Amino acid sequence: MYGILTYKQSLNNNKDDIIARVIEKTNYIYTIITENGKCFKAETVTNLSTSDVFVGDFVTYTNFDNNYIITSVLPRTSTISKGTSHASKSYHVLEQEQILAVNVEQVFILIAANQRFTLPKFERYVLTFYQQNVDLHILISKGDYTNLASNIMNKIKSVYPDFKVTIFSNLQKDTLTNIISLFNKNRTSILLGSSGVGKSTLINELVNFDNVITNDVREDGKGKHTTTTTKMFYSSLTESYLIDSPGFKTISTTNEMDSTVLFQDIHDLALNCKFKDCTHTHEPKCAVLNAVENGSISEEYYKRYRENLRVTTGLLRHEQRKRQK
Ligand SMILES: Nc1nc2c(ncn2[C@@H]2O[C@H](COP(=O)(O)OP(=O)(O)OP(=O)(O)O)[C@@H](O)[C@H]2O)c(=O)[nH]1
Ligand SMILES: [Zn+2]
Repeated sequence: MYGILTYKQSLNNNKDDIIARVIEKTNYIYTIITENGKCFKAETVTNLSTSDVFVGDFVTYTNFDNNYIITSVLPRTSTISKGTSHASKSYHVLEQEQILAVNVEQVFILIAANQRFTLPKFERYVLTFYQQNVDLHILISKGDYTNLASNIMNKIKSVYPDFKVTIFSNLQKDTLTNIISLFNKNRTSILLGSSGVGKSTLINELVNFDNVITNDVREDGKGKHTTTTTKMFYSSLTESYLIDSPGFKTISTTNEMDSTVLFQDIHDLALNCKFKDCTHTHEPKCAVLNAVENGSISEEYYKRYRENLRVTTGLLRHEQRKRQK
């Protein structure tokens, strides 16, 4: 049930704990599912802060007078997060890391065929969510825009031929079979992407029961459904657990990123830089700058590398602020 058994087996001790999994979080109330598949609303014990428990967490709990209380959070295998900006009183933009979900084995980044696609934005997504122990897939959604979808596919493949990229459309049911086969059985995955790329619609297709996201709930009064909470579902089609998440407008991270996933050429070259901590921006005998100069890597590629590192580390905002002063 919801990976609880597998998780329990991976623990060395504590085998007798009563473990549940958090499948939804709304402010201070959690929905937990127990080993035998029962769902309960739960709160946390007072010494556990709400910023300590997330969707996907395995937790211990007690039942007291029919009130369910989460007593502790068990070790996580992965944490999926992104940066979020808060304007503080002094109008400084504070960059904080916001955890979207935990104990996730597969990440699916959705890019809609009919939205403007740029490689730098794509790279920012990948840099934000790539981690070594998580299986990353790119899904080009709204594949019914056939030409637009294959243009995006070509752009990605021209620079990153090894990336796992799949086109699908929620309107073309036959394309969904390709999607279903990507999910690993009994594993947990999260769907990520900008608002409106079709995450909830896809989950509705994969989770064949009636109580999923009902799209006629019009939360914003504009006739458009928007996911506002992160929520986990079981799909009997994929035989796995799927997490729907609110779409985002911007994307950044304050985490240390592993940029080797994208800019392998630059990392290879960097081995030959004179200085070990070379930033490849101004240093003498920089192998990367040399390669740009003699044309063995393109200026555009190098620019994207620099731009991405700046954006993802919040450096860009810092520079913008400095310029505004
Ligand atoms: N053309 C086309 N439209 C789609 C497809 N999938 C979803 N849509 C439409 O796109 C809109 C947004 O879909 P959602 O599934 O709500 O998108 P979302 O990614 O969950 O959006 P947020 O909840 O805001 O994050 C809806 O009007 C859907 O009907 C598709 O494959 N093709
Ligand atoms: Zn260098």
